[in-house]
Amino acid sequence: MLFNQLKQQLEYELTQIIPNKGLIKIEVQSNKKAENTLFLRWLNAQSIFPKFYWQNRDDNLTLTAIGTVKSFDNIQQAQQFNQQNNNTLLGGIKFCGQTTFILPRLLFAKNQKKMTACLMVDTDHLDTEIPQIHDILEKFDNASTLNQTQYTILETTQATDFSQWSRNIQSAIEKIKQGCFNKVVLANATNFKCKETISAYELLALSQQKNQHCFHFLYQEDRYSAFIGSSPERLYKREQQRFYTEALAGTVAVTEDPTQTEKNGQWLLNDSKNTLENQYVVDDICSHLAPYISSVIVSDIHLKRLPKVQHLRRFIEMQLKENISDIDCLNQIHPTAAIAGLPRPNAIEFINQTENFKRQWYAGTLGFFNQAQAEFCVTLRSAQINKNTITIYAGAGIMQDSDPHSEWQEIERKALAMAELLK
Ligand SMILES: C=C(O[C@H]1C=CC=C(C(=O)O)[C@@H]1O)C(=O)O
Ligand SMILES: [Mg+2]
Repeated sequence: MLFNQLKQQLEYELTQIIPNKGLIKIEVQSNKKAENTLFLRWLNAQSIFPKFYWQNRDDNLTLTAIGTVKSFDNIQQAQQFNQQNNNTLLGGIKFCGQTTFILPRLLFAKNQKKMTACLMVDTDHLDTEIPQIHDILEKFDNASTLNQTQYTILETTQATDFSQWSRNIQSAIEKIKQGCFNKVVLANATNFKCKETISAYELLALSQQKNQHCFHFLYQEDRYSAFIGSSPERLYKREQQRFYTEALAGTVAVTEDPTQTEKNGQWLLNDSKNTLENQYVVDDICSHLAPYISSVIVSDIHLKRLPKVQHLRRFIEMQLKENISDIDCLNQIHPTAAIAGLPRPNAIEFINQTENFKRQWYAGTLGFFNQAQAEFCVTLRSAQINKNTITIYAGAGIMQDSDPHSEWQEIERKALAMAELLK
């Protein structure tokens, strides 16, 4: 079995360690094929925190990690460390800007060709390191089965009900008319209390099957809570100085009836409110990155179809100037007008004054970076799990001509990506 083979290789490498060489990376490889669910099953069986899972939308990279050797609560420090060591750092930024990056103790990186296991060891402190590494190796070939629990929902509560939502939309429209901003993204949080303890791993494995061509992510800091989601939106991907981002905004339903879905899509492509809602995201991204790039290409507008909704999307490809790093990219691009609004500061101020819940990791970003590459998704279609409760988040871009009913339907449909997994 895959994990057994890697374990043996790691155990051998550990016998070769020379003490007092600082932080070292032990890297072993396998070209055995592994399904993504195997990593979720593996992660579920581990007992070291934090646990991190991240799979990109093109499904050519899956990162699975446990433990931390170093953690950074600002991007500057993370970037500085990276310049000296060139390791892959995992993590991201909450909507509000709070940053967490980690150098994991153990990282599996699977791409189309191979799978790599990276174990970090501080050889200056082997007396404390070795017992911790043994704890990991002990459970290294464990992987649990993931069931499909039928959850019994005992109670459903929403942070914002429809009448409050309507008032919020009205006041957003007022502000737009007064010229405070052009667009603001407002969200809701729906909490389900279940009879059973909710398994983040089960739900995410199911979501991988149902919500295809999405980023799938899980971040678990302790035993009882986890943040999971399946997002269609890339914040950006960087390959050296080539930078790929996108404007994903503007939404209509995908229904059971393919003809209706097709009609909805055509309507969306031509609807002035939705195309402008999307254009504002392009404007926001391009203006924030303008000082950092030497060229930009914006693609035609097209549809990104998901099981419950379809969106308008424009790809944006840029060339970053020579010395521009992920600090600059993250600081400039997050939070885009697809999750905050335009202009950004005014929209954020309105969100903070208006929403009656904390977004936390919702509408943040999660991903990885190293010297050569980076990729981050926007943490939409996501949920925070705590024992037997799950809070599902969804938002919508509010424009001058927004209608509270259709924006409500839009967020309810977006929430289905996660909510349907409970059934
Ligand atoms: C804010 C969300 O979606 C964004 C991404 C795509 C379409 C959106 C929209 O049409 O409003 C939002 O900007 C969410 O899913 O919570
Ligand atoms: Mg919308």
